[in-house]
Amino acid sequence: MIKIAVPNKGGLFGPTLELLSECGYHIKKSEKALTCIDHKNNVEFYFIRASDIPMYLSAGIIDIGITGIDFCVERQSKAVKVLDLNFGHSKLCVAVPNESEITSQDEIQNLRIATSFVNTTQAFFAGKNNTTVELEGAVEISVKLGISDAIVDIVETGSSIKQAGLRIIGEPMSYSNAAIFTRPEYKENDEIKKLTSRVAGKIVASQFVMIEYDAPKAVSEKACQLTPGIKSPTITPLKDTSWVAVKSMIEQDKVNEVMDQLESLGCEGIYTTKILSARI
Ligand SMILES: Nc1ncnc2c1ncn2[C@@H]1O[C@H](COP(=O)(O)OP(=O)(O)OP(=O)(O)O)[C@@H](O)[C@H]1O
Ligand SMILES: O=P(O)(O)OC[C@H]1O[C@H](OP(=O)(O)OP(=O)(O)O)[C@H](O)[C@@H]1O
Ligand SMILES: [Mg+2]
Repeated sequence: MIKIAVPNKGGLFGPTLELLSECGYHIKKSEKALTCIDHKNNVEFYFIRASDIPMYLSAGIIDIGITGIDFCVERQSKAVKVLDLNFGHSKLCVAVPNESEITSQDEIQNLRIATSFVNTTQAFFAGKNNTTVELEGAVEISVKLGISDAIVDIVETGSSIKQAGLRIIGEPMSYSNAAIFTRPEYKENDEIKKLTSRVAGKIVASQFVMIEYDAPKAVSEKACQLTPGIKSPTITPLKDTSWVAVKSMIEQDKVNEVMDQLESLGCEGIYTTKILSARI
């Protein structure tokens, strides 16, 4: 039975469970549960802190894990990333109090920096004689409480930083998102290949929609250029031989623009449908 570690709480918990369920895995976390078995897929799920998952993978104890890239870097894990996921996007930033005179990261010297990312912070500020203050969370409040002069923390919307009276200095130190990782020796295993191709299918599906429309034969070539599909669009003859029906996959972010252009070409009955899963 393969062992898959998933975050037991925090921002990655919900999206991870939803993704695995949509990919046909039977995963359910009852309160306080630490494991759950999916007999049909021959998988045992372990509910672990997202920041500890890299260590279990590195040690070869867990076969597959879903966690943040930032945690893998921080834990200097030997885990191998096999697929980026479309959630858990964040950036690691340096911030100082609004009233501070510091304007660049180079000026962060001889200071106390509070963070949950101690290794990453020390490596970034190597040789600058800063002291790191390790905190589990709510790092933003540490400046006001007098134990730090600056922080290094995850920023998403920036509202936590703002509320704490801090401002970001310079560019983010690094960017992160959730990803599927394996233990080093497991990369070529059939189970990881099955999981990644199912998940990749879901991610692709969310990036495309199916578009269908009727096109006057005279403009069908032009219409097909707007909707070329993956290989090529499906064209079906209609009873009215001066028209054809066209069906094609298009990128979600182009839908409205393409629909406008099809309409101005004279196409009719244009509609889109969601794709639930895809292998392309
Ligand atoms: N506000 C956020 N928005 C998006 N991604 C985030 C946010 N906070 C953290 N992350 C990312 O999600 C991953 C898990 O972080 P999270 O803070 O949810 O876990 P945790 O610290 O274990 O849980 P908790 O904060 O509930 O104790 C990290 O890779 C991080 O980069
Ligand atoms: O830029 P924002 O949208 O405000 O998000 C960033 C905040 O989200 C995370 O905190 P979380 O809720 O995980 O709490 P924690 O600090 O206890 O980890 C992170 O550590 C920041 O504090
Ligand atoms: Mg957190």
